Amino acid sequence: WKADAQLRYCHAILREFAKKANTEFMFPFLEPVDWVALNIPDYPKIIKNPMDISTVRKKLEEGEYENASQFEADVRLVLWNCFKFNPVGTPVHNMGRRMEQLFNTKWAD
Ligand SMILES: Cc1ccc(Nc2c(-c3ccc(O)cc3)nc3c(C)cccn23)cc1
Repeated sequence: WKADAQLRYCHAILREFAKKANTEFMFPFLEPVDWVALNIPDYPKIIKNPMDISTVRKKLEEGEYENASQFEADVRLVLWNCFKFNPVGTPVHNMGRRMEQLFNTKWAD
């Protein structure tokens, strides 16, 4: 039951990420980074484990997470990839910081 309650909580966090009010800083993370469309060809050389919120949602819905920690690890991977590729001070880096604050606030509840 414990794991089940945790996983229901994960859905609540994904709903928060998907809220219209949060799109202004969530949009770079909602879908896989399309490094061709974004014209960042070195992305796959720098980021070895791409992750995004749509992939996290699919894994959650397909029961790939046995517990909330595995879910949390993938959300943090989205953030780490963002901070690794987008230097401090860039717009997308700052959006990642806002996503991180939102996640930490909700996750700590
Ligand atoms: C030339 C250049 C420089 C930076 C970016 N970053 C970036 C990223 C991104 C997200 C997560 C991530 O781990 C890495 C990159 N997503 C975007 C989007 C959606 C629009 C514009 C810029 N974006 C794009 C092009």
